[in-house]
Amino acid sequence: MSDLFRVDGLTKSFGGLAVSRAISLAMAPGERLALIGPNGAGKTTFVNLVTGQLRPNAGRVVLNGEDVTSLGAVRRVRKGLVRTFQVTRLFAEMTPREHVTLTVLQREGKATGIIGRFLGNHTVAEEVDDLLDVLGLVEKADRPVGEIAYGQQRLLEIAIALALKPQVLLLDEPAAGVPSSETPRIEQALARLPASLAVMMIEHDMDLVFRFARRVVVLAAGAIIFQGPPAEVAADARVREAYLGNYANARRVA
Ligand SMILES: Nc1ncnc2c1ncn2[C@@H]1O[C@H](COP(=O)(O)OP(=O)(O)OP(=O)(O)O)[C@@H](O)[C@H]1O
Repeated sequence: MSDLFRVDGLTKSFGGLAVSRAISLAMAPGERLALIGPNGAGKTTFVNLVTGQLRPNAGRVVLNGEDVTSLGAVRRVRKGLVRTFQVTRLFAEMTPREHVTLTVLQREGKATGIIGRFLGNHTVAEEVDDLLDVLGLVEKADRPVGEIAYGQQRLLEIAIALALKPQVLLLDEPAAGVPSSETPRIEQALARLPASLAVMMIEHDMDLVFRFARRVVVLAAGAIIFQGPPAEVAADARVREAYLGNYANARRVA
């Protein structure tokens, strides 16, 4: 299987603190990968390095065989490397349909000043409907975002990310801050993501991680300490010590 996306020796320090220690990782089209690790392990820093919010001290980011390390975040998005953030960045007064429509128009390079014309544009409207449907947001499509549940706001962020037509999608804690009553909705939506999309999810909810991912990568103190299928990761002594101890014990007792 050829790599869609790869990082080689990605390294970053903040002053004397080494936060990313020569991380190397590859993803194939359609992969479902979870990046886990304790608080401060360097997961968000890794995503920032991959997507161009941060520059590495050393190492490369390669997408479709092209070295994109010197490109800024916006150009990486145009090439298909897209992320969501831990905290939502939505406009409370705007509806989900407006958010997604604006994103599609932006992607297509249409001027927002003539948005009214394009809101009636059949192709754009159909694409927006499809995206809202994949994320289970059809019923709330025309409500102001400030009035919909937080879990649905998180799903809208994923819809916006998908509207950018990613090849690789990085989800930074999609269930963070979401009440447990709403996490099944997130799980259902994640199960409906396009099959060819490579998805990397950072998440602390281990039930969600183990159901979603086919491969789990464990980061501790800026380095990968283990990677493998969920069942093997949960059984690994180093991982239990670094991160999963409480989860594994809780499962044994349950
Ligand atoms: N801009 C920065 N300047 C200095 N230190 C930073 C900066 N960003 C992150 N750090 C430090 O780098 C380390 C890794 O942080 P990071 O946010 O990447 O971890 P994380 O694994 O995503 O943690 P969490 O699960 O809590 O979100 C932490 O010690 C953090 O304090």
